[in-house]
Amino acid sequence: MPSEWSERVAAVLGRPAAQQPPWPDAGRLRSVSAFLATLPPLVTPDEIRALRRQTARVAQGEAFLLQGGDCAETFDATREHIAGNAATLLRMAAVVTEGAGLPVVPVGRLAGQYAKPRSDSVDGLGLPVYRGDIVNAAAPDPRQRVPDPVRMIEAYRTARATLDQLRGGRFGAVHTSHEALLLDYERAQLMADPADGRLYGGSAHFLWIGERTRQPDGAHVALAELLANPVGIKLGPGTTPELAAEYAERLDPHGEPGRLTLICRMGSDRVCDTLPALVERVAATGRQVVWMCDPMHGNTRVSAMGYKTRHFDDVVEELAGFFEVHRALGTHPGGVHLEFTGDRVTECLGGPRGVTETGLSGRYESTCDPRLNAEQALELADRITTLFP
Ligand SMILES: O=C[C@H](O)[C@H](O)COP(=O)(O)O
Ligand SMILES: C=C(OP(=O)(O)O)C(=O)O
Ligand SMILES: [Mn+2]
Repeated sequence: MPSEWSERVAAVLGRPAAQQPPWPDAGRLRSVSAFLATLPPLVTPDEIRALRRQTARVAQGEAFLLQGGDCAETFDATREHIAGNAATLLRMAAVVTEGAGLPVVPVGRLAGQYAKPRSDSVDGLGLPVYRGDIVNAAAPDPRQRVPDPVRMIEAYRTARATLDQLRGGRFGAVHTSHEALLLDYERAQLMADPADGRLYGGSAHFLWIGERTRQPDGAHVALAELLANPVGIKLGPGTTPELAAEYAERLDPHGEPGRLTLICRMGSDRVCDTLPALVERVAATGRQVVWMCDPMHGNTRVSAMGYKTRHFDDVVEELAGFFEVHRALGTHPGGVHLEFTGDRVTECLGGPRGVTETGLSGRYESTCDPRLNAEQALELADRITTLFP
């Protein structure tokens, strides 16, 4: 990377960064990071620019962005699991295209969604919390919960294998995305493109900043400012209109339609109260952002048996509120961000077969948040089509 970029990257990564693992061995981290930086980026600037052209169309109201997949991808994901998730995404996209009469841009939470931000640093057993396979193991064993930077190399290889599978199959157009959480991993894959002189995140086509790492003076927002990828930022119910406008101005400084996606995850009971002021304030900046609804993360609760879950009806209700707000304001409901899998899991309540509280234990496999199963996801795609004006 040209030294001008290296200096700017070093400066932003010197800022405070939330949710980074307490790596126990600095020497091991240095050698892993040096090795990772020798590996070729996973995606190319041409692919990223192709997606940017599509997100521009979404921001202009001509297309719909459908983003989703596992909450946490794992290193032991099978070929069938990856194919099932990609196929579910594309089937949902087909349903929405057909029903809403709008082209759909599918983007997978795939080939990199290995790092998780957590509410607490210890889990219910008193162990260091699981932070995603890229950091430590989910198994409840104190030794396996120690963060190990070598896992970043395994993450890279797993992402590479996942991409090879997607590119080799009939999923050629599935663009990839993940939360740009683990800065040591993201930094190693940055690439400057001599063709346009811009800096790209090479770990995925689309990167987003999570609700827990969007501190305005923090490293995550500052890194995203440097990138030419389409970027997203999650906005929870505590977001003020002024802060949303600040994100729009900083992350889309040149007013490029579709450069920024605002991924709102308010909760079904708050979306109608909180979203309108954000949409109006961001519109007043003159920016053409993609407004996206994540109806999952504001609707998480714990079942009587202790399972983290979400009810299908709450997901539908938040989506309905999101569409209603945009209808009332005359703005484009640009997309939906979901956690789902093609597997027949029982992690979310309700849906076509009415998963019950007692049914959750049947096949609860997520290592982090509850996902819609394929049936629930396709039913949701159908419901989405009814929400378009
Ligand atoms: O997807 C992410 C989860 O919502 C996030 O990791 C927080 O989960 P936790 O409250 O179980 O830590
Ligand atoms: C952690 C996530 O979301 P949020 O940052 O919105 O909580 C996620 O998308 O898995
Ligand atoms: Mn999640």
